Order: sequence, then C-alpha cells, then structure tokens
Amino acid sequence: MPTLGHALLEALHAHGAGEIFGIPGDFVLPFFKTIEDSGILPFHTLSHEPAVGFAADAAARFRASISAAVVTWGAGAFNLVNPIAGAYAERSPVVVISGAPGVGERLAGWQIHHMSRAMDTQARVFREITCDQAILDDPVRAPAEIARVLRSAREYSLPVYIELPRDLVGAEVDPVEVLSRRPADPDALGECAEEILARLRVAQRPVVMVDVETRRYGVEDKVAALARALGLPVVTTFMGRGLLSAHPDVVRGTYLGAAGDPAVTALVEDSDGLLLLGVILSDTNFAVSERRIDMRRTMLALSREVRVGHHSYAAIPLDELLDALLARLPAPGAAGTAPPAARPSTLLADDAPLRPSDIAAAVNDLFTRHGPMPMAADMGDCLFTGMEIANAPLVAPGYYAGMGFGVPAGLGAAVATGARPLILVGDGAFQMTGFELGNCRRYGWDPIVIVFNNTSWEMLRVFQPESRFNDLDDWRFAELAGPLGGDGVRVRTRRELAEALARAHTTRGRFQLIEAMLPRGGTSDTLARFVAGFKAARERK
Ligand SMILES: Cc1ncc(Cc2csc(CCOP(=O)(O)OP(=O)(O)O)c2C)c(N)n1
Ligand SMILES: [Mg+2]
Repeated sequence: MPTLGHALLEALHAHGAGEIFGIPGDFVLPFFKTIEDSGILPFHTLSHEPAVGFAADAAARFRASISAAVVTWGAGAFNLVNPIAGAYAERSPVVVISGAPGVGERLAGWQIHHMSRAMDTQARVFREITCDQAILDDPVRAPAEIARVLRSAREYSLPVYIELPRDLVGAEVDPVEVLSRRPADPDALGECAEEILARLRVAQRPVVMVDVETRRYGVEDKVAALARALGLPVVTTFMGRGLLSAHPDVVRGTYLGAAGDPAVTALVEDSDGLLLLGVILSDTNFAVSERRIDMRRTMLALSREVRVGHHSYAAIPLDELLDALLARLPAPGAAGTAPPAARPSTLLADDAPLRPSDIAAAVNDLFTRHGPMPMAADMGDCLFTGMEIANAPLVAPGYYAGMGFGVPAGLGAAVATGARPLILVGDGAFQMTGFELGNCRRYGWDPIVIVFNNTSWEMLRVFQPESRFNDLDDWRFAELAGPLGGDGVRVRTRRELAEALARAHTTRGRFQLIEAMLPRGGTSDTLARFVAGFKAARERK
C-alpha cells in the first residue's frame, strides 16, 4: 500500500497536474521530503507564497488542467489567500495543499505556532475561496476524500483545499482512484443544444463570444469548429484576450465596448443572438459597453450551467455542450468568416521618447519576426497595452485585477509550456513580486521581462490625478537584474527599445529585464479609451 504522501502525489499526476510550486515549513517538511524523494512531479520553490499561488494559477491556465501549490500551515497558507481568491474569481483549478499540525498534536491542548484563532480557522477561510475541501485526518477515508476533491477541481475549474497533518504523510492508504466525471443528462443536453441552434438560426446577427472557461476546459478548437460550421464570427472578452490564437480565421477581435475596435463593438452590441461560451459577466468585460446587451437574446454557458434567455439548464459541461452542438451540424467548413486580422502595429524605431503603445508595437514586430511567445501580464497599463499586441496566448488578472501576478505567472508559464515567456509588468507591481526573478537561475528559466517604469501608480492617477500618493520613486530595476542572475537595460527611446528587445531575444539562459522608462501622465491608447468609457458609463447611470 502506498503512503498517504505518495498516494496524493500520484493522484495529482493522474488528474493532470504537471508540476508543484511551494515553500516548505515544519508542518509540511515530511510531505516536501516525499515530493523530493519520489520525483513523481517536478517541483519548484519560490520566495514568497503569493508567487507560489500566482505561478500555480498560471500553470493551470496554460496547461488547461490542475496545478498544485504546497505550503506550510498558518503563516504560509494565509499568504496564499489572495492569489487563490483570484484563481477562484477567474476559474483556475489550483490545488492548495497545506501541511498541518499532526493529529496527535491537536489533542495536546497547546496553542500551536502559526495558529491564528483556532485549529480550523485556516480551513474555514479557504472554504470561502475553494469549491471543495478535505482534511486528511483519517487514512481510511483519505483516498476517497482526495478523489472527490480533485474531481471537483477539474469539473468546476475552481481551486480546492487539502489539509495534510504532518504525522499522517507516511500512513499506509489505499491508492486514490480517478472518479469518472459526472456527464450531462442526455435529454437535457439535447434539448439545450437544439434550443441554442434554433435561436442562432433565426438570429440575423449571431455572434459567439469566448472567455476563460473555453481555455480551462480545453475547448478552443471545438469553438473554432462550431464557428466555422455555423459561419459565425468569434470575439473574445477583455479577460479572454489570447483565446483561439490558433484560429485567426474565426476571431474578429476583443470586445472592449467603448474602448475597443468600433467594428467589434458593433458586432456584439447589435447582435440579436449572442452565444457566450465560458464568459464571466464582469464589469471589466462589460462595464464599458456603449449600449446594454439584450440578455433576452443571449445564451450563456458558464460553471456547468446554460442560461437561455430567462431559463436555464443545469449540469451541462461546456465540452459536452460543444460536442452536442457540433453533432447537429454539418462538418465545419475549411475556413471561418473573419477577414484577415488587421496588421498589428509596428514600431518606428527612432529617437522619440517611449509611450506604452510603442511597447506593443515592438512586441508585435518581435512576434512577427520570430513567432509568438506565451505572455503573462500584471494589472496596470501593461495589461491594456497587451490588448494592442497581436492575439497570442496570454494570462492576466483581467477580472480579479490583483497586482503581483505578472512575474510569478511568467515563471509558471515557463514551467507549464516549456517555452520562453514574455512578461509585461508595471513598476508598482514589480515592487510586489518582481524579485521572484531571482529564482530563474536555479531552474534555468530565462523570461524576457518588460517593466513599464513610469515611477507611478498610473492606473490610479488616471482616475484621481490630484493625488500625490501615486508618485513612486525610481527603483532603477535594470541595475538590480545582474545580482539576481539576469541582464538588465534601461531604455528611453523607441530605438533603444527595439535594440534591447532584439538583444534580449538572442540572449538565452539568463532572464532579460528591459526597463522601459515612461512619462507620468501618459497611458496606452487602450487604457485611455477604457477610462473614458468607464467614466461615460458611470455618468449614464
Ligand atoms: C494587490 C493590489 N493592490 C492594489 C491594487 C490597486 C491598483 C490598481 S492599479 C494600481 C497601480 C499599478 O501600478 P503599476 O506601476 O504596477 O502599473 P501602472 O498603473 O501602469 O503604472 C494599483 C495600486 C491592486 N489592483 N492590486
Ligand atoms: Mg507604474
């Protein structure tokens, strides 16, 4: 019989995890020893638990599967709360595994170190930001608990919480089985598919909109096939930027309401048959709409539910819905209906001072020349600038909007994809988690990192220009790269940026930090339109 530690690792692997991120502590040392000695999953330690959570979240998104964050009890696990709250908001199935006091210790009656209020306080906190939980305090029940929780993570694409007492890691247990997923009721699925197709057929201007769940459930190819079979255009949400990047023949662009391409905005807001696949109805996706979207003519598939107008179908997995729709259609045509994507902006490499949108143009040139890189963006103008980069795989906190995501997410991307990532991050967010780059040398990661250094919390200044607290100091990040194991360069003009990006691209084996100096008060074109749209929408209320 395997030990509980082994069985848990084997179960993570069997359920699709490809790696573990973590930081040890005395309550999780036995499990870390099992992780290291067993070699069942590669694992990477980072420097602060928020980064562990962000990296695991990004790996889960790129892998379209679960990923694991392993931490010690109390001080470690509570550091994970914010990234796991963000993973919940953006439907990313991170498996949180926290070491914990041994079963025997709990009965000793001491106030145990790392404990906040009570022995179950931590589990109660994580119950709010995970879809299922297990306290593995009984070796007999533990395998079934693990199987149930890991199936929940995969079915709902949401984080789950496992608490592992340190004195049970070596306990003998039965192996963990992989529970079969719960299928849709065939009649309900058929009725739902037929109703959707009927509505799409009578619509004059049907459109498909995709968001994060189409990546989480690995159905981007099926969505593209559906669009081709029905001859429908596809748009992504703000959060869904980068989706269907392998299918440029069906993707018309990203819906940003008043802040976006007017043709895409009209496509969505004039539609009389909007099929929303995996779309989170968030303010960042819809609040800058110029006109309210007619929800009576909208079909929304999200969280294993399908809402059609004002009625809904329960327990309909997104992939099964797509299979049911495709089964009722002729084989998809060879190509979709999207006109060739507009040529992405290119950079005029002259001595003009840099603006954020120049960075997008420089990255477009790099991708055109050498192919796209997996991207991770933090919250800030770097994310809005990312909307001006050609549609390439992107992870970003587009809805939860928490800072600190970018650099750790880029490290998670490197692990999950095996490819060299491009990271876009503002100076304020870099101050939070940028120093995690110091872990690259140990693992051979060599991301290209573009720091948008405007010495400012510029996104806040745009909303409240009079506040001086948005002024940040100049930390001279490029000079910090060397000691951390990378190369850094500060650039101020478009020519310097182009040269630095070309040099970074040819330099492998060390992270490359390009510190792009930007003026305070200047933003990307997209952010400027987004803020104007937000303010206009607020005035309309
Ligand atoms: C964890 C967390 N704490 C505070 C905030 C609130 C915020 C949203 S945007 C922003 C400024 C970001 O500054 P940065 O220099 O990174 O980027 P830029 O605006 O382009 O200059 C703050 C402080 C958020 N979203 N998350
Ligand atoms: Mg800034």
